[in-house]
Amino acid sequence: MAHEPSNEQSAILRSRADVILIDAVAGSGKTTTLGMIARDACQRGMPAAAVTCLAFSTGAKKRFAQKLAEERAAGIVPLTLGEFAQRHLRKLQSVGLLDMPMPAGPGQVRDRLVEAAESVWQRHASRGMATEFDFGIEQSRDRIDHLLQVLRELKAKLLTHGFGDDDFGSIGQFAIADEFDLPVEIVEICAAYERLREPEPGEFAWQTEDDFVPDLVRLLELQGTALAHLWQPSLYLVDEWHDVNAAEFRLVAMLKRRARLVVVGDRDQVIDAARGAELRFSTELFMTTYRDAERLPLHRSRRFGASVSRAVSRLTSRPVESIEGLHTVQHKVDYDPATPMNCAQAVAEHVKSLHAAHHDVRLSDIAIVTRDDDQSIDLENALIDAEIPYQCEGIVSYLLRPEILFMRALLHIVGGTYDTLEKDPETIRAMVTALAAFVSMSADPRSFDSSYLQVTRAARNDPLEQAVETVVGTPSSLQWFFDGIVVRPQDDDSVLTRNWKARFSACVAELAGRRESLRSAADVLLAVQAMIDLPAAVSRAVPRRSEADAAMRSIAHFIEFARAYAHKPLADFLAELRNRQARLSARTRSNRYRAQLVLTTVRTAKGQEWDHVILPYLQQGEFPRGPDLAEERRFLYVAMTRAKASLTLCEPGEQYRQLWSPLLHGDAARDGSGRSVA
Ligand SMILES: Nc1ncnc2c1ncn2[C@@H]1O[C@H](COP(=O)(O)OP(=O)(O)OP(=O)(O)O)[C@@H](O)[C@H]1O
Repeated sequence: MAHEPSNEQSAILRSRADVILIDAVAGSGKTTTLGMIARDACQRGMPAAAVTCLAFSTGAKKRFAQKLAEERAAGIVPLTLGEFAQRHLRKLQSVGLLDMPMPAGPGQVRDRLVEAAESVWQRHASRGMATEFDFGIEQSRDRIDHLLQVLRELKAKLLTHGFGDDDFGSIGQFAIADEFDLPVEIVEICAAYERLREPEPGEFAWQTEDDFVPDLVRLLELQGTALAHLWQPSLYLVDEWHDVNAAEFRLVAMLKRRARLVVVGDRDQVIDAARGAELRFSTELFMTTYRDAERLPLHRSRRFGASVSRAVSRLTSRPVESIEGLHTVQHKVDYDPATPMNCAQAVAEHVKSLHAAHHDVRLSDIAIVTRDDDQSIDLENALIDAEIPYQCEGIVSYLLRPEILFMRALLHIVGGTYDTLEKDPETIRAMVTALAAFVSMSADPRSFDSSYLQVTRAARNDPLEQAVETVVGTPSSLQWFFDGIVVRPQDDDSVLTRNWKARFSACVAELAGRRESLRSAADVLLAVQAMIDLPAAVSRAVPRRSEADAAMRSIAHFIEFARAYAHKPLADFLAELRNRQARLSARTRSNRYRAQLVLTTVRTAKGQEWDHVILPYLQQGEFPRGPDLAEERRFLYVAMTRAKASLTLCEPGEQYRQLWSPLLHGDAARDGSGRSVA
């Protein structure tokens, strides 16, 4: 059903500006407005084929298609930027300006990355360059996948293939490594990969869907005349502009030519750094690229009421309003940050009270939104204790995170107890993989001590599969896997890998020897922490500093959780973990069609809404997490604006004022009393 445009929407529909940036707030009818513009253009005689509607993800594309249908803009099919670029690449192929590259699947890309890592390692070795970096990425699928993610981000953020150019000097690499918070060797591997992929300028040996946009930009930059072959619409409508990255920004600017361009975004929702989104593309860079652009607002939300509007206006220092008749209740939950689990337990109680107070509230109407996924451990435990069914969205349950599985594996080996792994192939697979990733396992099956193997023919060529099958068959062979494979020195180990293996081996041997005196899981974990430099060990498996920090925080929470069982033997703690995991997966299976509360992070919550939203851990060091307060403010804005009927903010009680979040209690967030009114 088409909507009657509001005053703000009417002003946008009346504008005849060549370029319009619609500066919107969350839930203000952004996509609907683009639908209205498309419909009006068609009613004025523009053919549907001359209107190009673009989005940055398949989810956003679907929502755009729905809104176009609702507004009766018939015959217009939105595309993602990637699909749009791919069509143009095909056109360039049809006119002979491009030899279409081979499409490459994840397996081929992984092989090529390993090849690139090998070439960088050889360069380092031949020049006698000292490096602490472990180049043996083929030993860990997790590390390869992590590299792929970094490669994707570099391509999205660097305007061109600059980092793949032959003349890409070491200074450039160091600058990029610094900017992206990465070891320089990773940048070198990505550059080597790109050189393999683009052996001659503009000729690509293979291509994945992440390459469509940057490759098209590259081709248009190399061959200016190619543009003349590409279809030129009369109107571009681009949704969720706050998600645009450097390569996409450049492509839209190149392809615009004489067409009108209308983009709509919410600059306070720029939080998608992983895909390369940056604030400047919605602000100064947009205005300098399109000097005559008109900026029009959509600042009345149709999702939340005035109380949230006021709070987010203070947070973002820009006017946010709500349409008449919307009400969002705000709750405050105080907790004691000095008492373990206190915040999580307060959240669980609040969920129960919401559920009990209104019988029309279903658990699936409630979401707990955390700043990051490592904050879920206590919350999951409190929800399990309170018997509240929940599902994790965009979060891996803490029991199955690699860093936690690594610690759990050490507990089994040191304690010499494996009963709780019986008949649990899923956990064993993840645990064996985590051990291999954290220590570095040889990829050569010949280095295995075959007397222990219990493997099928299918697994014989894959060392990890051999290990998984063997440990699934006999869980106590986890110790064999650790001693005989994971920490066993190999000829091709780097000095660094060899040292780490020796450290892990000595630590586990010593603690196993003290088994009788180390009674609880907390005793063992604290002893591991004292003997192994865990932050350094974690950064080997997870090179990006921010992710390594998150993994370390997970480990710290896990140790804290184990302390609650310090009076019980280690085996009881392992049984408790298994029990929790079983309850979680039984719930997930049986509740697939029943209401479950959603436990998620701000990143995943973006674009979604719930009746009741709970934000835990609003305190210094937790939210904000990083030093960039402007970015943290945007994270909080996205989190708060997901709520419809109620928004609950959980923060330390009055006696812990020094821990209050500066996002809620900074100068911009204060009323006359000095106490936030958020
Ligand atoms: N003029 C209007 N009259 C009545 N309802 C409207 C109008 N414009 C938009 N809406 C409704 O407001 C709601 C939000 O609209 P829409 O989904 O377009 O917002 P959005 O800003 O794209 O949301 P998000 O913040 O999730 O990206 C929808 O239910 C839509 O149908």
